Amino acid sequence: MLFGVCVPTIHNVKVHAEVVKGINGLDKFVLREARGSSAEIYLYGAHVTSWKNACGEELLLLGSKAIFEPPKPIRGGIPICFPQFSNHGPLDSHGFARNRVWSIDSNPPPFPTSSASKTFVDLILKPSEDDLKIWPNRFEFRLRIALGPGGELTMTSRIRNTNTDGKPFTFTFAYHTYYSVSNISEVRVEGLKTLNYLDNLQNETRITEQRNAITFQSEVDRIYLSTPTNISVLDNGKNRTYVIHKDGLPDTVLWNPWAKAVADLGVDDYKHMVCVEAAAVEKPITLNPGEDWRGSQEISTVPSSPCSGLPLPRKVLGN
Ligand SMILES: O=P(O)(O)OC[C@H]1O[C@H](O)[C@H](O)[C@@H](O)[C@@H]1O
Repeated sequence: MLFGVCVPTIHNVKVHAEVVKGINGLDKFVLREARGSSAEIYLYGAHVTSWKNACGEELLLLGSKAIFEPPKPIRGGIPICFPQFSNHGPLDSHGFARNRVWSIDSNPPPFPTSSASKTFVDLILKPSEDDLKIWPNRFEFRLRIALGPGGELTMTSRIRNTNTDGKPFTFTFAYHTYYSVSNISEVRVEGLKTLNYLDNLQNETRITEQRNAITFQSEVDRIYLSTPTNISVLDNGKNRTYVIHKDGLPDTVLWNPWAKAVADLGVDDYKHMVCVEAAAVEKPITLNPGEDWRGSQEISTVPSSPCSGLPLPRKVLGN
């Protein structure tokens, strides 16, 4: 019986990447992979607001009250935290990359490794004169967002110090990914046992994790340090596992605000989200002029359970 079995269908072998108008007329990119997975990326913030599997199921949580009104950051999806994670510095929370309009990078330097994905977008952020007043460093931040044949979403950041005054700069960083989950009480995060973490709810007290898997019964806000390259987020309610593979990003932030009021989250949103953030926080990155840094995350799902079973109608895909 095929009911409930997700059988991705190749609707169209063409690669899809198009710019369309999103909410409030903001430009967004839509990436579509031939088997049906898709992603949406706003140029505002280089913000991934949607990532769907081949069955059209949304894998990210967007705040139910999210607003798309610059200069406010978009709540949910995948905000980019740069050049400052959270309040680890003098800037507003998470720095300014998430509330700047990025540009399409029409001539990115070649990637050292060959990517299987042909469905991607290259974006770039450079500081404005106003940005230089609050963070006096010139940089080029290149971001490639790619959708692979298995629906995996890869984000690769390449940041270069382009200061002409000979000065190094230092930054912290995170891919602040809001995963959509059936219910937070059904979620286990694996891969963090025996690691130290800084507990933001206890003034960044350093604690050693004892549990095999992290579960959630109340607010959690922690920075796990020197974490492995692979972290798993198991959602027993959906029989879905998110697999996070990261590179150049030693730390992993776990956040669920529980019932605490958070801007642009609905009162029940916390039940359906968990933030697991590939990050560089404890040891800030320092770049000398001309130096590059690279940090990436690839996120995918293990289809441990069938999804809808029916190929998506073309009108939903827009093909
Ligand atoms: O409200 P935001 O600035 O988007 O930050 C949302 C959250 O981001 C991270 O996960 C931090 O660890 C949290 O302390 C913070 O509350």
